[in-house]
Amino acid sequence: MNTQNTILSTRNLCVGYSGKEILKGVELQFKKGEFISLLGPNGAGKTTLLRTLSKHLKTINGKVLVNNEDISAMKQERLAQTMSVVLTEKVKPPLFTVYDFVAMGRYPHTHWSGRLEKKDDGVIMESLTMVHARELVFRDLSTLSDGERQKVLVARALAQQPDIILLDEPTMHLDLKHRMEVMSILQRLCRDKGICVVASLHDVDIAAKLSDKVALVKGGAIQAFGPPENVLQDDAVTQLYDFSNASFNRMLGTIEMKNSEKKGKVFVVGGMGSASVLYRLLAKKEYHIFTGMLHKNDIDYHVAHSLGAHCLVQPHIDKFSEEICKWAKEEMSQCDWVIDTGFGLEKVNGDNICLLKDALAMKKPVLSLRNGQSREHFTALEYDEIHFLDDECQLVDEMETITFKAT
Ligand SMILES: Nc1ncnc2c1ncn2[C@@H]1O[C@H](COP(=O)(O)OP(=O)(O)OP(=O)(O)O)[C@@H](O)[C@H]1O
Repeated sequence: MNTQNTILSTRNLCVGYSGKEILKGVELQFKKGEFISLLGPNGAGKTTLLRTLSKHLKTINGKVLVNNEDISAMKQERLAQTMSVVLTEKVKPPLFTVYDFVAMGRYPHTHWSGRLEKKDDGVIMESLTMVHARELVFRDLSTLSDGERQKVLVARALAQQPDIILLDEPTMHLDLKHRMEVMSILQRLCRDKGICVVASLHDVDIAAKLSDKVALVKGGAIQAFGPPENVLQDDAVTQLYDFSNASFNRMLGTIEMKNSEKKGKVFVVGGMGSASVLYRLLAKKEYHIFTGMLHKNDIDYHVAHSLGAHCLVQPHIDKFSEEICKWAKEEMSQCDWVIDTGFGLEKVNGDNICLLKDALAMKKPVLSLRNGQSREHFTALEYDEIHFLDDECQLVDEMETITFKAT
């Protein structure tokens, strides 16, 4: 095991309350400058682990080591010189200015009398600057918004000048803008200051994009630990959260929602990313989606597959095989609607144009998002048979209107 640069680690750690185990056999190693996310469902033990790593909670068994030193033998003040902690509780200290609150982070470094010196003032202001909150310095803490308060909490942690920051759900209560801002501030601290940041998070997609490593916490143990590129496989995430109506797609880095398929069967002829928005809309509106013919490296395939659509897919970028063309025609014949996404007319897609022509020959209702010159691929007769629409929303509205009129 390579322990170089390891700043925080655990050995056969068992954590819990009053002797009751919540997680056991925890073996983790965090290095300087790493961003680590703890992921897992509610109640899995992420907070309990963070509280144990920060010595707020006694271990049931095993060890927590900071710079190879067992923290059980360390005084809290000495530990605070290396590690700071930001917990979830909404702090409402009475009549504190932001400055006074951030200044509390200096306590492990100040004179025994608690008196602040000029250099402490410098660190406090630098900490506020690092989290883009310098202008809040004279504000009363109780008047801040959730996003502003979260940044000030991180500033207090920074004022401790730690090598490690532990955070429990740092993005809780934050809107998307502040969530991204706080996360990028934390990432900067790792990159620029070499701080090791360990945070419990609920946003898998953000964790996948920002973290150097993720730990999956579930079922009383760490299920996996390593770079998100290795650990966050489609099935691992789907199982971690016991998704029944959603699935994680590693390639897209997103979670796709699967819906019930109460409405009619739709065959989408797409490709090269032209169908992805439409698939999501059709799934949201509870249509039963069939799609093809796609190549396996097409983003449309990944979105459709994650949504649980039935995909006719070919592994190689090649002309589609006769067999797949035959299956596509058969499946299309079972569908109530056929949609042309307006996919590119490159040679490789020639078979998909043929498929649309087959749909017209079968007298299927064909709706198309194709515009401009590419419509010329249809004969005047075919052209008259197609409902051309400007965008995905209009197209699905049109389907709902036709269905309504028919019933
Ligand atoms: N003070 C406590 N005493 C006893 N049990 C506790 C205490 N705090 C939490 N627990 C229990 O420990 C388990 C793990 O809780 P923990 O808060 O660590 O989970 P978590 O992964 O952080 O969850 P969440 O994502 O919901 O915040 C839960 O079953 C919880 O009920």
